[in-house]
Amino acid sequence: MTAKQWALAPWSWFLPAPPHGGQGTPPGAAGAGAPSGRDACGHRPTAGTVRFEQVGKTYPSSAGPVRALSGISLDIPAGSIFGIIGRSGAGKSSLLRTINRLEQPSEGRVLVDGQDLATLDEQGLVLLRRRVGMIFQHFNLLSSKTVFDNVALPLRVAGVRPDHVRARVAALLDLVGLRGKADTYPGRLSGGQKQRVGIARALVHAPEILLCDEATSALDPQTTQSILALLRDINRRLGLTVVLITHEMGVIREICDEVLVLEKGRIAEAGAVWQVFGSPAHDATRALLRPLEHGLPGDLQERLSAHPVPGGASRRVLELHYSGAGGLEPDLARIAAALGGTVRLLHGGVDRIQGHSHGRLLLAADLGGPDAAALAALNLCHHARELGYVPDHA
Ligand SMILES: Nc1ncnc2c1ncn2[C@@H]1O[C@H](COP(=O)(O)OP(=O)(O)OP(=O)(O)O)[C@@H](O)[C@H]1O
Repeated sequence: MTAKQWALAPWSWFLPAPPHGGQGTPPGAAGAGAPSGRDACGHRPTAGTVRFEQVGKTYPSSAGPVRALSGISLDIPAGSIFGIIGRSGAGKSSLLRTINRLEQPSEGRVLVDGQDLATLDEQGLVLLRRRVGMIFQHFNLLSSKTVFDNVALPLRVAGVRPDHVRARVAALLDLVGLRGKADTYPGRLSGGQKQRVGIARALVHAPEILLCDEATSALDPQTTQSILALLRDINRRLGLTVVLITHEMGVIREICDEVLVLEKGRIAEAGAVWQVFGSPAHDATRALLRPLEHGLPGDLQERLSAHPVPGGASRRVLELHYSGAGGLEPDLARIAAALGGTVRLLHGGVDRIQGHSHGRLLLAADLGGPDAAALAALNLCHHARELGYVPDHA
C-alpha cells in the first residue's frame, strides 16, 4: 500500500464525519449526504478524481461571445495537490469552477469520481457541493457571525443535529489550529486565521476535493507558508484532493504534485511540478517562472563583458542548469576537475522540488577549459552556457 493510498483512509478516522439529513445517517450509507465512491466499509479508494474531457467554455457578453476554455482533457489524480497556473484571463477560475459546477462547460464533460456532473439533478448538485469544498481569496466569512457559527452554518443548513454540529465544528477548529477562537468574530482575526476558518468551513461535509481559488493571495509570505503547511497537512492526513489556483509560482513549487499551465483557455503544458518547472516547454510557462529566476546581481552584471579584458587577466563565467531530470545533482568536485584551475562559485543555488535538484550555478573559471556544452555532455549539469567574462578579481 502506497503512502497516498494509505492517506485515502476515511475521514472518520480523524474526525467525526458529518451526519447529514439530521438523522445521523452513517458515513458510507447510501442516500442523504453519503458521498459516492465509498465502498461498504466507508473507504473511498478512488474518491477525489477529476476528469476533464474536451471541456470548452464560452461566455455570452454584450461585446460578443468570450471563449474562456477550449479542448481541455486532463485527469486530476485522487489525493494529489494539483496547481493551475496561467496569465490573467487564461481560464483558471473558469476551469476550477466546473469542478463544483459553479460553471457548466459549453462543450465536453467534467467527471468527479466517474460521475458526469452534467447529469446531476438539484439534489445531486447539493451532494456534489458537499463532496467538493471551496475556499476563496477573500475568505467570504459572515462578519456578523462567530467563528463557530461560520463553520457550523453549512451543517445547520443541512439539518444536522446540534450535538453533532458542536462536535464536528470543535474537531474542525482543532484541525485548523483555531481551538479557543470559537466565539471570536471574523473582524478580530488575522488574515491567516480567517483563511483557517474558511478551510474549516470548506471541510464540514468531509469533502473529497478542496478547491482553492487564490487562497493565499491576500496573505503575507509568512502567513502564506502557514496556510500552505495546513493545506499540505490536510491533504496528507485526510487524503483529499486539493486543486488550487495561484499567481505565486513559489506556492506551486512548495506544495503541488502536478501543475497545469493554461494559456488563452488551452493547455500549454501539464505534468509533475519538478518536470514542468525544471524544463518548461512553453513560452507561457517560462514567462510565469521568470519571477523565480534570480537575475544576475548588479555588480556582476556591470563587470560582465562579451570578450576577455584586453591586456588583463579574465575569467569565464559559466551558467550551469539543473532541471531535476535523472536525479542529477551538482557534483562540485567533478565540475572543478573538469574545468581545471581555479573555480569560484559566483552566484546561484539549487532548490529541491519533489526531491529533484532544480536551479543554476554561476561559476567563474580559468580561460581555456572545456566549453559549456562539454559540461552537459559530461553529465555535470543538464544545460550550460557561457555568459561572458569578468576581470580576474571579480
Ligand atoms: N461571467 C463571465 N462573463 C463573460 N466573460 C467571462 C466571465 N467569466 C470569465 N470571463 C472571461 O473568460 C476569460 C477567462 O476568465 P477566468 O476568470 O477564467 O480567467 P483566470 O485565468 O481565472 O483570470 P484571473 O487570473 O485574472 O482571475 C476571461 O477573458 C474573462 O474575461
